[in-house]
Amino acid sequence: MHLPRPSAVIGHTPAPSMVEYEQAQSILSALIKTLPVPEVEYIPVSQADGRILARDLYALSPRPEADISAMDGYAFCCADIPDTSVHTTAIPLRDYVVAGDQPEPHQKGTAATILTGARLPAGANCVIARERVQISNGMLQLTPSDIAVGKNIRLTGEEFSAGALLYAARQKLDWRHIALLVSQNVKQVAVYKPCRVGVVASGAEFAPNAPDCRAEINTPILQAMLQSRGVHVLSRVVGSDSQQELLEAITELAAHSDILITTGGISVGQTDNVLPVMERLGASCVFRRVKIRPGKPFTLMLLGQKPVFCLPGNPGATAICAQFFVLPFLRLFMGFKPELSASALIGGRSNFAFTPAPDATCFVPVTYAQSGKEGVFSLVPSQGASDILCFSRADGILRIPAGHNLQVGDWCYANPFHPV
Ligand SMILES: Nc1nc2c(c(=O)[nH]1)N[C@H]1C(S)=C(S)[C@@H](COP(=O)(O)OP(=O)(O)OC[C@H]3O[C@@H](n4cnc5c(N)ncnc54)[C@H](O)[C@@H]3O)O[C@H]1N2
Ligand code: MOO
Repeated sequence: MHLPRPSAVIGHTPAPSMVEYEQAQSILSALIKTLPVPEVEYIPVSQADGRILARDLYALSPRPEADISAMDGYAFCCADIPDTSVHTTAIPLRDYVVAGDQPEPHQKGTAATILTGARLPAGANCVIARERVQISNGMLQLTPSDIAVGKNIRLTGEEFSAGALLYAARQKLDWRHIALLVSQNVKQVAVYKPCRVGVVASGAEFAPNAPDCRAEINTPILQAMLQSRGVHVLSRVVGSDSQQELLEAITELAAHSDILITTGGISVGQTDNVLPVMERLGASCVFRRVKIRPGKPFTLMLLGQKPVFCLPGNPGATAICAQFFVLPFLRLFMGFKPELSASALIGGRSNFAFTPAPDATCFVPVTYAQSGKEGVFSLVPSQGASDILCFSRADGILRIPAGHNLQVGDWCYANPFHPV
């Protein structure tokens, strides 16, 4: 059996209160289209790594900018050599050209010493490498095999011409694109403003003076995941079970965020305050819980137009929901090409069997190793949604759709923690 290659979007259907994994993804994809386009800002090219280009970029000048020597050697004009059938022709060396010079035009019947990267004297059309020829008494000794129009010359615009499309808007910029921008003497580049995400964790166990004080793990998890992707994160930890304090924290962050994430307090306990607080704020529920394990209580709300991802408090559930829902959503919201997310999946054969719950898509941490020509996934043991050790032992997460019994040897795809 082969697990289907994950596809992010299925047809949109009205949101029931509890949705399947695929429905949740479909609803999120549709939601992105209703959100305002991110604002654009101009930043120095030196700071553009990791940012998303907001405009198509066209070449301002050709590359190379002129005919350039590809070798340290001697430049001459083939037509100056009287008869290529004779054994050797000697022509005098006259000029000396280095990169950065604006050379005099070629003078008929002479050669110029030229260095790699130097502009060719106008009229010269051949460069012979220094080690292939002899110089005697200031004369360059050329044999017929040395003479060929265009030899060792990088022609103007042979890489690209002025006006060529270098790359299109929504390209994520890295050193490759920065090289091109700099080659064009571009100093400022139009990129989308980073997305601002507000993260609120809550629970009386996070008060420093709580009788049974616990470490608050989820905002650091989310901060690390989001900040490494160029998102601006603003976070608050409400160390109480007070609805009023939670309401104030959410209200404050909502004023400075494009997207909100709450973590904890979204299940059905007496102190699970997120839903009542969001309702008091006038938010509407897009879906209430998803048929996934872990992460079932994950609820999506809208505060005005602002998406609010209400993630379950168990750290494992928060991490999975962030990886499979929040990050893909943010990637698209920030302007990334959708294909890139899909291509980051790794394929391999499972060396374990797994029977998911009949009605829930399951997420299991796995290691990935090469065996012969194929990758092999092995299960990383985990006790449940509050586990965190399993993530540091795993290379990625396998998504097993509800009803797919995974057998040893099945081909499947995982979301890697580190893109391969
Ligand atoms: N009667 C039911 N109980 C539970 C259900 C259910 O359907 N019926 N669902 C379970 C599932 S599934 C999950 S997941 C949890 C999620 O509950 P909450 O989102 O309300 O989370 P809390 O109750 O606030 O906390 C649960 C657990 O996680 C710890 N936690 C919470 N936030 C953080 C944080 N920021 N850093 C570290 N740890 C955190 C918290 O201390 C609790 O131990 O509900 C099940 N219950
Ligand atoms: O999200 Mo829960 O049990 O799946 O922790």
